Amino acid sequence: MSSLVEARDLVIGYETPQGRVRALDEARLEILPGETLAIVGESGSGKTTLGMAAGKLLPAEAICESGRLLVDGCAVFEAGADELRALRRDRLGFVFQNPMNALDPTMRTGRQVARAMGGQPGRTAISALLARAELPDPERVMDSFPHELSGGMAQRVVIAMAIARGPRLLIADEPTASLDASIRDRVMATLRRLRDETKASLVILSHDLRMVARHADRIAVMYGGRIVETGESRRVLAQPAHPYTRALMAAAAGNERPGQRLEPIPGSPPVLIGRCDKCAYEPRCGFAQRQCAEVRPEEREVGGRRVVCHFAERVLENLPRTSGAAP
Ligand SMILES: Nc1ncnc2c1ncn2[C@@H]1O[C@H](COP(=O)(O)OP(=O)(O)OP(=O)(O)O)[C@@H](O)[C@H]1O
Repeated sequence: MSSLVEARDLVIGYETPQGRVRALDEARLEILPGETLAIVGESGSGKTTLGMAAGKLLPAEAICESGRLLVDGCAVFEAGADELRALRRDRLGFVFQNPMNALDPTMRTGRQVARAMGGQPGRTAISALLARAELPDPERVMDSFPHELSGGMAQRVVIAMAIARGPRLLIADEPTASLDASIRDRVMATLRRLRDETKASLVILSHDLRMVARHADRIAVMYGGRIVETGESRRVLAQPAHPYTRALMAAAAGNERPGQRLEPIPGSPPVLIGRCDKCAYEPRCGFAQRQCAEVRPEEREVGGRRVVCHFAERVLENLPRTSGAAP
């Protein structure tokens, strides 16, 4: 099946007074039509940069240094303004962490939804769209201002706006992080149902490994601006092949047994100023050997998934480091 999205060795940096921070370090990823893919990683791993790059919705200080990003046939960083506008309007839908930031507080929601739909939709069409996002009493919601809605209802309005034009790709950046825990699963279930209905691909950017495990077909684990492990969720989570995926799982709330404490990942993620010439995870890795500090690992196929680790076979077999360990 040909991919809907293809990132090929994508390098994106941000100009800062300290130098150019490398947010994506030759990131490679494919997203298939109709799949739900979760991109997970700690804060700073590059998830948002990759997600927003799909619509070239990056801040002015962002620079695409090299590589290519193809979204539904559009080369995002080479496209002209009209092509980009059409891509964002007709083929992409975004759902952000905080729905209140996505909605205009001064405008009734019905008018905002109408704008997202385009043309001049009548009340019946607006109400029907809100009902598809499982909003109870859509007529009342249409006439409300955003501050009159609960967080969960506001997020459903944002979801309705995101699917208004039948996008090919829905990108949801921590879509449930700002919501009450009791409704997170229901909002995720709505997103998935709409993905099924619209046949769009759904990309969930998240720190929450447990949440994505329940909802994603495939998982892509990011570290230091690279996708370090990608494969079927069930396979990756049952037996990770990258030490970072293992550490993320150990740190995921809910994986602990009664009486057992969660293990935070020791150390902190890198802030890269140039290309990383070694394994970016090496300083924090319990499997690291000398090679990891000297040679940049390339992506390869191990145990039915793609992984960026010199010692993925050992990780799969759970063999810790040997005498050749990095000092
Ligand atoms: N506008 C910016 N200016 C400078 N550096 C930035 C900017 N945005 C992101 N970065 C840096 O780029 C790297 C990747 O950030 P990004 O936000 O893509 O990661 P993330 O995984 O989405 O993190 P989070 O979960 O916190 O959003 C980080 O080192 C971050 O500090």
